[in-house]
Amino acid sequence: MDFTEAYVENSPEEVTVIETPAGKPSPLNYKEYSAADAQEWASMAASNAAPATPEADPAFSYVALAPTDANPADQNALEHGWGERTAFNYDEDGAKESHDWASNAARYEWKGEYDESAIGPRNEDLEKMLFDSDLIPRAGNRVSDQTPIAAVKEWDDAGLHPIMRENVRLCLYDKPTAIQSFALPAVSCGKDLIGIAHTGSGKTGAFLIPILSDLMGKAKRLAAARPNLAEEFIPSVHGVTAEPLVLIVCPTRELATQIFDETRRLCYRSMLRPCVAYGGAPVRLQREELMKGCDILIGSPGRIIDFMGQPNVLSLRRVRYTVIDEADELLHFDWEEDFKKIMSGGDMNEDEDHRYMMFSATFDKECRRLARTYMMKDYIRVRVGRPGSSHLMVSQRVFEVPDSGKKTRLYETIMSHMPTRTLVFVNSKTQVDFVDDYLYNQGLPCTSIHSDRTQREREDAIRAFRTAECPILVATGISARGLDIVNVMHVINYDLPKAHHGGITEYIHRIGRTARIGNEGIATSFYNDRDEDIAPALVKILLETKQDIPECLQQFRPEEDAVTFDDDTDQEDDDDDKKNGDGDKVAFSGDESKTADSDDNRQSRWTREDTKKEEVQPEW
Ligand SMILES: Nc1ncnc2c1ncn2[C@@H]1O[C@H](COP(=O)(O)OP(=O)(O)OP(=O)(O)O)[C@@H](O)[C@H]1O
Repeated sequence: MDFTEAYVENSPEEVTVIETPAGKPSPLNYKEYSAADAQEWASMAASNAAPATPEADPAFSYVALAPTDANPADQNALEHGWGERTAFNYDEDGAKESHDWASNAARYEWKGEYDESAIGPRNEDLEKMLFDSDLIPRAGNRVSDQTPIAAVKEWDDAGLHPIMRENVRLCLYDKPTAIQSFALPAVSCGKDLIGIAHTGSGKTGAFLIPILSDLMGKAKRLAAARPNLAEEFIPSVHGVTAEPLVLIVCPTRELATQIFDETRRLCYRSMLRPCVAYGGAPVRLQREELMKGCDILIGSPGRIIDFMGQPNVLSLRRVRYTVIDEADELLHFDWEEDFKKIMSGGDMNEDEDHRYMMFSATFDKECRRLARTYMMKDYIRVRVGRPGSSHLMVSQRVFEVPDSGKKTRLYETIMSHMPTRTLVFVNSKTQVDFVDDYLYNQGLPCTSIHSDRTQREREDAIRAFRTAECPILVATGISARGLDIVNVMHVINYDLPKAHHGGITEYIHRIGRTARIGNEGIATSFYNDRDEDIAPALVKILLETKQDIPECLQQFRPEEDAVTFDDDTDQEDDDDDKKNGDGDKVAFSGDESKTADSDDNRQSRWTREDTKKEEVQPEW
């Protein structure tokens, strides 16, 4: 098919012509549409207007030169600017030999002959691969409005190791975000930490940057001996037991590989060697990477536990930092056993020099209570905004749609927006397949992901969505947490999460896939009376963020719109501390940070002695 030019009409006076190479619109084109029109979409969404159709609203009209041999559905999709569909043959494609597993991605390899006191030499090819891609999310222009911060305001004031300072620059991170500005000094003062901040606010950097920076000067002294990878590596001859200094645990495979990617960037030109361990991908390849030496291990619980149980593969005796990302999810009883095994199992370092950190955007009271049982008594809690609040940059709109009308409404909703990365959430795996098939048959370039897919299919789906080969991804809640993909402008809750299955917490994480790091985005939800269980909580979130309440939700409005949240205060936690006679605080302040303090409930970690530590004042 030949598809050479597309035209976007922004207004009757202004017509932007976007050149597209023969084939489908490139990711760059998608980016151009979204950046220019996000604001208009947002204000349209804020008014809770019914989705505009191209005919009804000239601001959204979009014309593309469509191929003549397309079937009517394809023709329609192409005319609206969506690229061609890509068929995935699960049998054939799944049987292909070669596959770029995320765990084998290139990372900076320190060579024995490098001067240990210096920064490793540049590797321009790797640098290009790690830092120079349109597919890396970049901060939107609203980021500074959203993050008025105290604490460490500039990277130059953060006391970063020169390699880390340079890597932060290469990542194009101009300034620390709010959570980073507080986490940096918190980590340096050597305490355990709970960090709570909105989705897409840079929590990964908030733990990676200070931890890796701290280790960069000490890698030689702290890290285990490892083979010189400048020479031939034969696993059975040169392989070593992996003895990471940092262990990062997260609930999903996709999140593990994503954190691994950010770690590869931030470890560039340093001695620190990251590895990732996650289920579904070949054990042998991951084990061989570990045998080359591993300073930072990122993984999902199952595979980490597997490796812990294998002889001479993984030892946790050197671990200095354990980070639990999406901690409230991993503290949930579904994960309890795995979580305990990791936290207390094997030969885990239980000395005083081992810091524990937990991060999430949502942290209800029960989770906070549980989290404290793993923390030292003088841990620090940094909170940016209310735990579980949704991001103000997401324009949320809710439409009443009966189950029988959802399919058609989904198609109309997608077609009424300019082509951009769109994430559609449904509640079951069979529904994912059904909605994916339906959209595909409507000529739309979509793909899908759920937990019954093989890991290869899951990685392919995420890759196709990330590169915008398939800019529409249909998913279950498995993709609700952590996924950080450039320019996801629209999240559609085809099904709202059920109160007993993720509930409003999952809603917050789902809509947080858009409007990340100072960008804007839209969340559209289909509601009907089967969703009444989540309605009161949903209304509170809409009121809190000053969104319109549609007719179907009016009955759930609290009296005088008074919005209170069970877990929006740390007062009770502080009261517990007082009862226990504790309460040393390290207070942080910042416009968005209502409280951030250190407290404890006098409980020790699983197998650690709880020893009184000296209060260390942060240096800033
Ligand atoms: N200081 C910074 N300046 C600009 N961009 C940043 C900065 N720190 C992180 N980012 C980018 O912001 C994006 C979101 O970060 P991250 O995924 O860590 O968010 P998060 O708070 O963990 O979100 P979630 O709660 O959804 O997991 C990433 O693409 C990351 O590269």
